[in-house]
Amino acid sequence: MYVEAITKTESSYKVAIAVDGVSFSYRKGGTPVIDIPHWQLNKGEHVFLSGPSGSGKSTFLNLLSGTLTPDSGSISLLEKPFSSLSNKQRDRFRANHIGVVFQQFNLIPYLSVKQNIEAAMYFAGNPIKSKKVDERIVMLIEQLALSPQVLHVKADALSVGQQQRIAIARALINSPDVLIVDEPTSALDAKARDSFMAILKSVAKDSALVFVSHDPYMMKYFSNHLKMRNFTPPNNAASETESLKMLEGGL
Ligand SMILES: Nc1ncnc2c1ncn2[C@@H]1O[C@H](COP(=O)(O)OP(=O)(O)OP(=O)(O)O)[C@@H](O)[C@H]1O
Repeated sequence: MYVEAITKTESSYKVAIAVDGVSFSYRKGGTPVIDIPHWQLNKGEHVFLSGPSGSGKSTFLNLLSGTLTPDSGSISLLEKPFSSLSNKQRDRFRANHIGVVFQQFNLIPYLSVKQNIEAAMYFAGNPIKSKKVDERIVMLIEQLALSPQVLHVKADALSVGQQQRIAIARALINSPDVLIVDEPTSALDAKARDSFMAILKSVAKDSALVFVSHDPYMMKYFSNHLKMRNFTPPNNAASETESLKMLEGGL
């Protein structure tokens, strides 16, 4: 593992994410935005999630991270159903086991890079003030091809590429079992996208990774593709979400 695991207790699970019979709509009784009979992602697997605008990608990510609750069905992470956890337990579980890199990175602008990373540790209930922790943060920063000097820079003084890497560092600092990365490469040129992906795939190699993008160029990095479609009621009772298991190297 790239950094020492901190508070891990769920080491024996095989299925990182399981979605069963999940339906969700924003309006009670409205057309579901999400309707998925079954989908799962195993430990360490990486999936490319795509679909047209409005097809429900962000909604799906919010369901996976437990910030939205399905109208029906169940979502389990590390073989633990969200419904078995209280709100407080779910928040702690999310902080410890799920890392999220948001489209806009969501760094706290007036804090330094180090403080941004420490905040993620704090919310997961992990100790932050120790030499060991400092060493771990430096190691992660170096793995992301950044100089440790960047740790003392305020987040709002970073370039877009730096913000992106810091957002990844923050998402990875608690050694998450599940990493969700939402549209991270839209601001980058092709060369920068390649170098970003090489780094991401390497640092996230032990996590289940859900990578959301509109960019077909990024598909080549994934052998597993989940494609969301717009819901078309009323006759199509079949799943509107199609999981395409692509052959390794076949893209
Ligand atoms: N808070 C909300 N309240 C009501 N409807 C919403 C809300 N958020 C999203 N929607 C609707 O749900 C559908 C799916 O939206 P979602 O943002 O999940 O799609 P998306 O695939 O992520 O789109 P994009 O690629 O444009 O970001 C859309 O029709 C959207 O208008």
